[in-house]
Amino acid sequence: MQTKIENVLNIKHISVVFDGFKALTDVDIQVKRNTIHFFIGPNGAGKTTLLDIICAKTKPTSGTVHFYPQNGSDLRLTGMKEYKIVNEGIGRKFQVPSVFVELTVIENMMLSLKGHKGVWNSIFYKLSKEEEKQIMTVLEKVGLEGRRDVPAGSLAHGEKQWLEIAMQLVQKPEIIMLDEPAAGMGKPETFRTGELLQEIKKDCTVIVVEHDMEFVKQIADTVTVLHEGKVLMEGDITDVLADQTVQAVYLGRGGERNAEH
Ligand SMILES: Nc1ncnc2c1ncn2[C@@H]1O[C@H](COP(=O)(O)OP(=O)(O)OP(=O)(O)O)[C@@H](O)[C@H]1O
Repeated sequence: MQTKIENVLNIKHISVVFDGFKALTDVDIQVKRNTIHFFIGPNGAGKTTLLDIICAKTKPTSGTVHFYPQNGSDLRLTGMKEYKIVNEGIGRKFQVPSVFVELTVIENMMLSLKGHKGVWNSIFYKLSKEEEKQIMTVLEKVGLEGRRDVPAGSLAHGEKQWLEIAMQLVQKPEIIMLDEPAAGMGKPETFRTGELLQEIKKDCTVIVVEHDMEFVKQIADTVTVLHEGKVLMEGDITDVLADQTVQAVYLGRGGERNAEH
């Protein structure tokens, strides 16, 4: 029971084989509630495949993933439909931006809040005071409250990423998964994103796939290093940076962008 309270996600013996190619082999990872947990590793290590397994975009060849929401239940995600997993409180932001550029910031937020109703219903739908407050609270959190009526297409790259994070948050997830949120950002924006995720983890668990080691160093609680589909090591960032094998297969090969050796 203790395990369930501490852990929000239990990834057990996950293997994925694509046409004979082993993308993941016997992966065991436990993610603790209200932490920022990174999956790092060289290209092709299996990081994105692991996110795909959690949200059921990909079915594992073997193994299970269990989610322990705050209400105390034990949900087996493996075999569940993707939309059901989203409804249960697991959101994901993909690397490719998915905001509607012609719509304003607040319209994008409305769409996310009302998602299943479709674009036009959402746009013409009149927000209740409560819903508007909910959206504005999240926009304030990501620093976009002053940009609510500008088209999302006119936002700077970093602001677009923050809007996408906000679009996840407005659905009140218990876990959000982010695929390279700092990609293409300069140092100040990356740092600001780190501060934002630290704020977010107070209410939600954050899982991040990232190559930018400065960003990982800034905010990681736990780091899992994947290599050729297997967990190479797991620990805090200091242990990971000091590990000889991690140095040899990843950090020392320049697989990341900003690591200091
Ligand atoms: N649908 C698929 N069919 C066949 N092979 C796949 C499929 N999806 C991923 N792979 C392969 O599985 C391996 C792991 O890919 P994955 O995208 O998970 O790696 P990654 O660690 O996220 O890499 P990157 O840092 O480049 O994004 C790669 O060799 C990839 O080519």
